[in-house]
Amino acid sequence: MPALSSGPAVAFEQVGKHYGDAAAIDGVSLTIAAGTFVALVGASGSGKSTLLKTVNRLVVPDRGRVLLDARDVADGPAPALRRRIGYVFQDVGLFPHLSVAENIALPLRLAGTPDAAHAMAMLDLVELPRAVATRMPAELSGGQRQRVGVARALVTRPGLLLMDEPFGALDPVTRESLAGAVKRLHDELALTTIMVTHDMAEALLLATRVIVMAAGRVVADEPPAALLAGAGGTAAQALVAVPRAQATRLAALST
Ligand SMILES: Nc1ncnc2c1ncn2[C@@H]1O[C@H](COP(=O)(O)OP(=O)(O)OP(=O)(O)O)[C@@H](O)[C@H]1O
Repeated sequence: MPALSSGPAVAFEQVGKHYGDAAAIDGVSLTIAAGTFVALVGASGSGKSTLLKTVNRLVVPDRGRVLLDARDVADGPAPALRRRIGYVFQDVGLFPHLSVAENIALPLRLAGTPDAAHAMAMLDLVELPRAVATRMPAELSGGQRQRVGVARALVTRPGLLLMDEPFGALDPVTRESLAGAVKRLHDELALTTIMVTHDMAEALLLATRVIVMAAGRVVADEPPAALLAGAGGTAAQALVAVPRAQATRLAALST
């Protein structure tokens, strides 16, 4: 399928967010070029999800701003912004009383531009058989539900895809297959993609740029090859050490 969209550049300018006295995000500045696949990694509570949600305005920063192609996300109505942004999260949030086809078509209906044929074509894009269109979400496996979530996120042809632990609840084989599908979609649709993950191996394998957060700040920002070569400092290397140690142990088992 030809590229439907071309993702925007994303810029965070001194973005901060406090909850009470605690800084969830503490002055983050980043520029992400159009078409980049970024992984956001870091310990639990380091601010990854909060930072991601400032992009689609699920979180409003108390200082700084977020720009898509130099336009402040705070300008204009949130629904219009969100139509330009696909959002996939761990518990994908399909409506249980709507069929697969109705779930995928919903964002188009809400936008006042229903297009059932396009919604059906999204099933092909995420490699689901069209026969699942009439099923209810409860009649799908977790991996299939997550694919429907990706289809729904992309049905309005957004240029930007935000993913928050999208494969977190899946078994490793399904996880690997869905991650491959998302990477392919990122390339084919020329998306800009920002993915929050706990899994450094996944970040290294999928992303072209890995951003490491700690205590609300960016502490490393490197391509995977540089991280594997030892760049990024202590926090980043502690995360890289985990898959590396696993690979070493597995290699030792086969000798
Ligand atoms: N709505 C909220 N109200 C109060 N505190 C919050 C809220 N959302 C996040 N926080 C706090 O902000 C900090 C950052 O949270 P965030 O969810 O962004 O971290 P994370 O890195 O995504 O964590 P995890 O990997 O566990 O999902 C944490 O200390 C969290 O408790």
